[in-house]
Amino acid sequence: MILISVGNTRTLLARTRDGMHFDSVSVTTALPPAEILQQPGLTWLSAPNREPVALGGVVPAALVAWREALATAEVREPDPGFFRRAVPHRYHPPESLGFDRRCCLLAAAMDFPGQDSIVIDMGTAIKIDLLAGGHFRGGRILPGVAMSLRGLHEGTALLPEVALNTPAEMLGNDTSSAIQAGVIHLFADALRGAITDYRQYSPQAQILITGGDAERWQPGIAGSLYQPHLLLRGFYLWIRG
Ligand SMILES: Nc1ncnc2c1ncn2[C@@H]1O[C@H](COP(=O)(O)OP(=O)(O)OP(=O)(O)O)[C@@H](O)[C@H]1O
Ligand SMILES: CC(C)(CO)[C@@H](O)C(=O)NCCC(=O)O
Ligand SMILES: [K+]
Repeated sequence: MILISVGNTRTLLARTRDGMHFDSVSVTTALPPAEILQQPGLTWLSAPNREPVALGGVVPAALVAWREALATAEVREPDPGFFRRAVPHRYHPPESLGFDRRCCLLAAAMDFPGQDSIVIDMGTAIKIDLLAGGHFRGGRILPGVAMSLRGLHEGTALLPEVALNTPAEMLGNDTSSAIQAGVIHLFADALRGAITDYRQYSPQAQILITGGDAERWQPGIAGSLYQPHLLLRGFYLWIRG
């Protein structure tokens, strides 16, 4: 199966035979799908005897463009009814719950039955969702790391764009260190705070962490499990039905 997952920053193009191992490449979502399909190295996407292509994402306009570009392929899109049965929830309105959040919740629910999970997805935006007793109980959406750094730079005259170097100092004594200290502690504190709060509801919840910024933050979150393919795994399970 081929899976295309459209995120706000990057689009994941992946292939799996067994639903456990994923070969994936990511391209920038801003590129038109027709152009992406022509890139050397992605010929498996437009090979003649094609596998089914699973398509999902959180950028409606890009999904429209992908449907056009894949007009001759066998495209499968996720069924909301399956999600609702697999992961009951009272999000309102139900269809507004993001595709990426659903995929991660499905993977947590189906791969760890009977186990509560705090699912942290550090993408363009950060999502901290709670799955408890097999139900999605709600979550938090925060600005992502890159977005926050860019926001400080773009919203001010004097703040430069900085790259993060963990661990941060407690007190910055130059502009760049002060931004680093602020942003690193911002997210470290937000994650720690959500985990503390959610564990009052579910003391045994495990912590699954995924997304473009997860690898950097995982070591700072005691006991967390880095799951690089959580979204793809959930997407696969969803399409398989
Ligand atoms: N090669 C890369 N390109 C862009 N961002 C990257 C890259 N590597 C790591 N990142 C980090 O990953 C984050 C984006 O995460 P991810 O790739 O999971 O986004 P996404 O899937 O587009 O987001 P979302 O799921 O929120 O739509 C950014 O905050 C950035 O710091
Ligand atoms: C929160 C994001 C942007 C994270 O990628 C995505 O899941 C999304 O667009 N969700 C729709 C809104 C919601 O989940 O409530
Ligand atoms: K938006």
